[in-house]
Amino acid sequence: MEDTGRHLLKFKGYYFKRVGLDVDFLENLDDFEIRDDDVFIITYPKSGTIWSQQLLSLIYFEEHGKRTENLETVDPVPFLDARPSHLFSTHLPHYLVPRGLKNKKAKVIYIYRNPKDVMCLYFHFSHKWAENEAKTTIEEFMELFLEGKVTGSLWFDHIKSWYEHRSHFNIHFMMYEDMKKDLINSVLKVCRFLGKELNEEVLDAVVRQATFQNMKYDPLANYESILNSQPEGKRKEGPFLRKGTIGDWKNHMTVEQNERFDKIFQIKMKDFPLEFIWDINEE
Ligand SMILES: Nc1ncnc2c1ncn2[C@@H]1O[C@H](COP(=O)(O)OS(=O)(=O)O)[C@@H](OP(=O)(O)O)[C@H]1O
Repeated sequence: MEDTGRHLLKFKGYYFKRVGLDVDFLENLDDFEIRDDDVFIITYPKSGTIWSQQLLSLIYFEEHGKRTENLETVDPVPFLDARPSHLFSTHLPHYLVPRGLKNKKAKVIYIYRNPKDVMCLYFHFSHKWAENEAKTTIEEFMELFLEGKVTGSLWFDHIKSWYEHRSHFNIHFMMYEDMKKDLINSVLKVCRFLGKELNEEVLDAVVRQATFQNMKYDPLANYESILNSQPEGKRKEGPFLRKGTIGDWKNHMTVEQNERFDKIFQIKMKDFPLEFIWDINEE
């Protein structure tokens, strides 16, 4: 384990947020018991984690009559210690997840989002939430992001390695921008993957409760209890759900930053088959 001396801790090549990190738990993660009906949401941070948690909670809520509570838990390995639930959520790279997840019975839903938006909202988040994070400029933060020196490590490695190892898992890839464009269709695909059938009324209710506007005012979905535990200064910086839009990077990145990002993206993601949506107006 490498101590970076900042707010990050590198464990087996992956950067974790130092605060609250349970290293013993991580050491034993490989042996974490996986059950056939477990469902894992896997994301790089800021890619639609909370939204997909909300969706899964709602989908299962209809079945079990009880909403899962695990939305309120945070790091070190978000939500992974939430037994007796069978719904989990984590940012782990493929090589750190419990080996039982490769039984191909348990299900993995990998959510991804265009990395410019990820980087920009991560920048906002780093100012708002991560207490030990240095107050960087976006220029500085972009460098950290492109070097993978943030919680979650390198975005490029995360998505590429999950995709490259997809045959080891029972996995469904879903794009944040597709969820934005057509949530009903995205939910239907998830249900098909989970082997669930929702009648029209229930599907309607799930989708309605998972809209940005609804979640913004849902204390559980909007991390309100965590927000309320923050110092007042931080609370003033606004709620966890900020904008939830596609293409907000255009409001933050300069032309030069964008060109530099594109150049690196093209090199790193050469031949990567999944497509990205960068801006809703460009379709
Ligand atoms: N319902 C719904 N619709 C659209 N967008 C939504 C929704 N719920 C969450 N979000 C947006 O997801 C962004 C947070 O990403 P994560 O949940 O992955 O963050 S985290 O990694 O768990 O910290 C964050 O994006 P920004 O608002 O753009 O900052 C959330 O607003």
